[in-house]
Parts: sequence; C-alpha cells; structure tokens
Amino acid sequence: MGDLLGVAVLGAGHMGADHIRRLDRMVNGARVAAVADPDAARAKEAVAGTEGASVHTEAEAALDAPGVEAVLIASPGPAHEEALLSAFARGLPVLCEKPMVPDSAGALRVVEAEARLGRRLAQIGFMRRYDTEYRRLKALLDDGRLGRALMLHCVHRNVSSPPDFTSAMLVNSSVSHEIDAARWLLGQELTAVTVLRPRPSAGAPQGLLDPQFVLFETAGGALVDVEVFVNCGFGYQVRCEAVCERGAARIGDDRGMLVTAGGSAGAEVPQDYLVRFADAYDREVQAWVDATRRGRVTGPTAWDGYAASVVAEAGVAALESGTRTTVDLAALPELYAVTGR
Ligand SMILES: NC(=O)c1ccc[n+]([C@@H]2O[C@H](COP(=O)([O-])OP(=O)(O)OC[C@H]3O[C@@H](n4cnc5c(N)ncnc54)[C@H](O)[C@@H]3O)[C@@H](O)[C@H]2O)c1
Ligand SMILES: O[C@H]1[C@H](O)[C@@H](O)[C@H](O)[C@@H](O)[C@H]1O
Repeated sequence: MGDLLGVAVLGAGHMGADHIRRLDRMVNGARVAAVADPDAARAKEAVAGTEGASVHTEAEAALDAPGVEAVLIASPGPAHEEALLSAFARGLPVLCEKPMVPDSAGALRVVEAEARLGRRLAQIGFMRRYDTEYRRLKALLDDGRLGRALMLHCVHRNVSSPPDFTSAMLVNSSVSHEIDAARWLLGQELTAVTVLRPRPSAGAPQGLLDPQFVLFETAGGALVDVEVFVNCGFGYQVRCEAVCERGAARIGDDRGMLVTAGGSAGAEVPQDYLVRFADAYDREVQAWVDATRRGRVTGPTAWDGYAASVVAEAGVAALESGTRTTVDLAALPELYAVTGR
C-alpha cells in the first residue's frame, strides 16, 4: 500500500461526487485513484481538480486501474451486487452505499460470497451509525439507565423525491436507514412489518404513495414506527425518539443556527441529507479508510445489508397487500456471528 489508500469510486452521481470530494479534501490517508460512470462527462466533472484519478465508463476497468487498493460503490442499488462480487474476486475492501443489494436473493448471494472468502471485505454505508446524535442515543440505550427500550418513534422527511422514485422506494430506499438504525439501536432483529398510508399529499408526484406509516415488530417485543414523507416540501428531517421503561430520549430536533430577524426567530432546517449527515459521512469514510489501512474491516456488515433488504422486501409486500407481513431471515453465517454487529 502506498502512503495514501488508492480508492476506485463507482458511480459519480449525487453521492459518488460527494464521496470523491470527501476522499480528496476531507479524509486523511486516501486518494481517488479511479472513477467509473457510464456517463463519462459526469465522471470527468466529479474528478475535476482531483489529481491522478483515471476515468472509466466500465466499473471493472476502474477496479483494474493502476493504484486501486479499495472500492467505494456509489452506483444505483441494482448495480451493487455485480460490483461487490467483482471487488471480492479481486480481494479488494469495499465501502458500499445502501441499499447493499435491493433484492434479498441478491443480498444473500453477496453474504454467501463473503462467507466463502472467510473474511470480511465489505462495510455497508449506513452512515447514521456514525452520526453524533445516533451514537449518543445508542450509548444511552446500551448503558441501561433508562431500562429496556419499548418503542422507537421515527420521522424521515425529504423535501422532494428524485423523478424516478417509486412507492416501494419509500420503504426500500428511505426507510432502509430506519431498519438498520432500529436493528443497531435495539440489538434485535425486526420480525414483522405493517404499512399504512394516509391519503397521498397533493405535493407528491401523481401516483406516488407518499407519505406512509411503517410499523415494525422486533424479536424482543419492541415496536418501531416510522413516518416517511419524501415530498414534504419544507426540509430534511430525521428524528428518533426511544421510549424506555424509565425515560425517553429524542434526537433529530432541528437545533441549527437560530436566526432572529424582522420580528421573529427561527431555526434553520437542512434541505438534504448531504447537509444533515455531512459529519456522519465524513466519519464513516474516515473510519473505513483507517480500518482498511490497518488491514481491518469494521462498521455495518454485509449481513446487516442483507437483513435490511429482507425487512424492506417484507415492507414492500406489506405495502402492496395491506397486511402484516413477517420477516424470514436465512441462518446467520459463522463469519458474522464471530465479527458480531
Ligand atoms: N447514505 C445515504 O444517505 C445516501 C444518500 C443518497 C444516495 N445513497 C445511495 O447512493 C447510491 C447512489 O445514489 P445517487 O443518489 O448518487 O444516485 P445518482 O443517480 O445521482 O448517481 C448514480 C450514478 O451512478 C452511475 N451508474 C449507473 N450504473 C453504474 C454502474 N454500473 N457503475 C458505475 N456507475 C453507474 C449513473 O450514471 C449515475 O451517475 C444509491 O445506492 C443510493 O441509495 C445513499
Ligand atoms: O437515497 C436517499 C438517501 O438514503 C437519504 O438518506 C434518504 O433520506 C432518502 O430518502 C433516500 O432516497
């Protein structure tokens, strides 16, 4: 390994371009060695000002480019399985954006491929685990002061959804974060899901079932509810309140700069995830680079990515059928039992 970890970034869209900037300017110990995007112009624009990065239209070409020692996958979810398996075949450590693989059969193939290697190579991009407020909530729940957690009340609002966003994606793209956060905060698997929906907002694109109300049951008897509203129009808001036996704790209240002017006072509300979770993404990528340089893999596992896909798939089935749907996970491979969550 050189002085700086050479990273190939696959996908130079919203997230990919932000991660390229982060690797180039924010994170210590890494450099962008190659970028792949079928849209070459987008890839070139994303690396403008970045020294020494080769540009490719094929992911495989970027993985084989000189100086590549690790991979950051930021292509759309359906492209992740092939990219992960290609990285595994080359023994390259990977940071893969969520969802790891949107369909659970593909996600299981990734888990099985890594289990066959007998060592972890993948960290999954559930960045909320690196957010300061989420980490404080996790520490509070773990120390037991409030007793057992009984319920999580979650809110996940986006200003607007991208043009190709579907009703299923409210569950398998947006709520995938709450699925992972709930599993992590509670240390329990999610076992069943029900999705209710009020009348769609007039502010949502025609035909999009937005908002939705998602209710999860957990193996330990807790309940997790999520209001997901991806065309709320007013701000990017992610909240979570844990209700425990001896107290409650809430994170995600908008406590940005308070502006007083013209006879009123108001807090700023972030407009997107790149602002709200900027620090979390920085810490996530720095932790990945640091661990990779030490020959280690930490953070959310491929099993966590698989579990999120299975729960999300049950959620989409529940949305479509209007009925409570149970979650059926495969057996946990030894690799993840040992590395734990
Ligand atoms: N962690 C988060 O909060 C967060 C936020 C946004 C997006 N994401 C995830 O990041 C990923 C990318 O999302 P986005 O919003 O940047 O999408 P995007 O559409 O803005 O960008 C995706 C890019 O990937 C390119 N691409 C398509 N197929 C490819 C392939 N096979 N190999 C390489 N590049 C390919 C596209 O041309 C496009 O430039 C998705 O998995 C998404 O769910 C995560
Ligand atoms: O892909 C994005 C991303 O994961 C964001 O964090 C989430 O808020 C959005 O709803 C989702 O569409």
